[in-house]
Amino acid sequence: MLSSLLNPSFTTTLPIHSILIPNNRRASTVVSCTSSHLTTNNHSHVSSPPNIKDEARRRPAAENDFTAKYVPFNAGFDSPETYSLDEIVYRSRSGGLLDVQHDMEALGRFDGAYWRALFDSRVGKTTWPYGSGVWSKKEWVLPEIDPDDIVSAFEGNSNLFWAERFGKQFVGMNDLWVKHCGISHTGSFKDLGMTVLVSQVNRLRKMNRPVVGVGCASTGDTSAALSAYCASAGIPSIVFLPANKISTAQLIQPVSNGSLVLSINTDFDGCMKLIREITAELPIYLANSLNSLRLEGQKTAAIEILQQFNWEVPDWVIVPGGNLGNIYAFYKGFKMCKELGLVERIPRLVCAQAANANPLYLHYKNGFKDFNAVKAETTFASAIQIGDPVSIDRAVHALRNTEGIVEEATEEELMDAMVQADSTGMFICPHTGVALAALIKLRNRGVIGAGERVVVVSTAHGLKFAQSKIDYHSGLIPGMGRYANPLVSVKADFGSVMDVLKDFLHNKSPDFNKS
Ligand SMILES: Cc1ncc(COP(=O)(O)O)c(C=O)c1O
Ligand SMILES: N[C@@H](CCOP(=O)(O)O)C(=O)O
Repeated sequence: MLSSLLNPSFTTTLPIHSILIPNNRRASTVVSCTSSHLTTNNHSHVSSPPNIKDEARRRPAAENDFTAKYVPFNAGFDSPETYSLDEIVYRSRSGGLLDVQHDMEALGRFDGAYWRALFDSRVGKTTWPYGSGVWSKKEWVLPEIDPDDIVSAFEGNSNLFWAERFGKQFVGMNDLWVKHCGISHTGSFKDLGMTVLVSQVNRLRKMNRPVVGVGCASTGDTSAALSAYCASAGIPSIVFLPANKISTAQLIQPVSNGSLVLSINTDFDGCMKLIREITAELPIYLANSLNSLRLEGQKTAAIEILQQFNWEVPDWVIVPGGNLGNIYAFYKGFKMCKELGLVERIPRLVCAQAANANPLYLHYKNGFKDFNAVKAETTFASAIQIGDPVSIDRAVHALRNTEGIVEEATEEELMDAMVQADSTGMFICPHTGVALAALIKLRNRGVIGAGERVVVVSTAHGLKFAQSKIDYHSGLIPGMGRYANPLVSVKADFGSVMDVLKDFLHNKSPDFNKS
């Protein structure tokens, strides 16, 4: 194929050992070259094999003219207001959101088959940086960044799990899938966006731009991702957390990764307001999804879903929503695939919210007239306890353009759905419980058909939320526990253990003779 010959990025499919290594690189003194400086490491006559970044440096640079820039959200391709991605800017002149706009004409010079084959060729490799599920789509993410500046944990490429038993048993479906974005480096989908944002910060710092540290407000997952990626690149990070509102497992992540952790006596919305004010004053780069760079990484989960279905399009994708960047990121990923000819249509989107923190749901019910923020109440889905989402306009846009739906779940519904899913072999977080509860409701109302293909996006690892599961199964949550599986305490003697086991076996198989 001529186009693939013209685009040198296909050379990434070459196995590492097949790349010619010039003799002068085999000296005992290893010289590594980065875009900003040369470093010399004297490793007493040990000839280090080239690492994956060295290999990337030796690859001929791709000769393409892919570019991206910031434009006001929803601006056309002829927007007079644009910003380079190397500028530090989060809002448009009118105070609105920004979006990263790609040069679709340049990307469109290659057809859908080309992009499908290119992306497929990079899966399952360790080639820098394409071994990452995000950077395997680099041309669509940050086309101009030097691979040397990328900070990646080879995130993405998460499991798309066929929820066979949950589907059959609880919603009468055969084609239900769970995209496990939470089985990831820091245990949530935030890694997908954070690799992009921290890579760009790395680049800005090498360009001597005024970025001393990176900061975010967080309900626990953004902070974990920010701290890990910053620690990996040696960049200072600062996280604003609402005091006593995030899980222990989430809290210990930025502490361990060396962030400055501020525990603030307010809720997430209060922390968000503060970080916006602080980042306007100090050379601290804002890492929340208000910063549209994050969504460039998160959108790759949508592309990955299509790829995992061999570029067949599911009917529905259900995403739990809080600050509402992710629902837009999914829309953007699907839309780019359609516009560039990888697929012919895009799925319908459902945004699922906890009833205790449901500003988007109320807005949807009101026909998207006059948005009102709410005071978000405590919810077991603590990472989406957000009443004033920064990406409200992005979410509405995504839903309007996909015949989208917003559904909500009460505390009991979301916890029951989580526990039911766990009982079929998953171990999901309460936010994924919100999405599954929404699915159950939409199935019960007949909105989603039994034969349709549905993907539920699982956003965090269940281990981050173990305490809520313990409380549920121990009967410690008033009014809840329909599906609890409590511990059985038993005396340490043969007879007592036998009695318990005989009861258990009899209940499982009434033919089993208890005596
Ligand atoms: C685990 C989890 N699920 C869902 C969400 C919602 O994502 P978004 O804020 O992009 O709507 C968040 C964060 O807000 C989260 O941490
Ligand atoms: N759930 C998020 C809330 C902030 O969302 P963001 O995507 O705007 O960073 C978190 O974990 O902090």
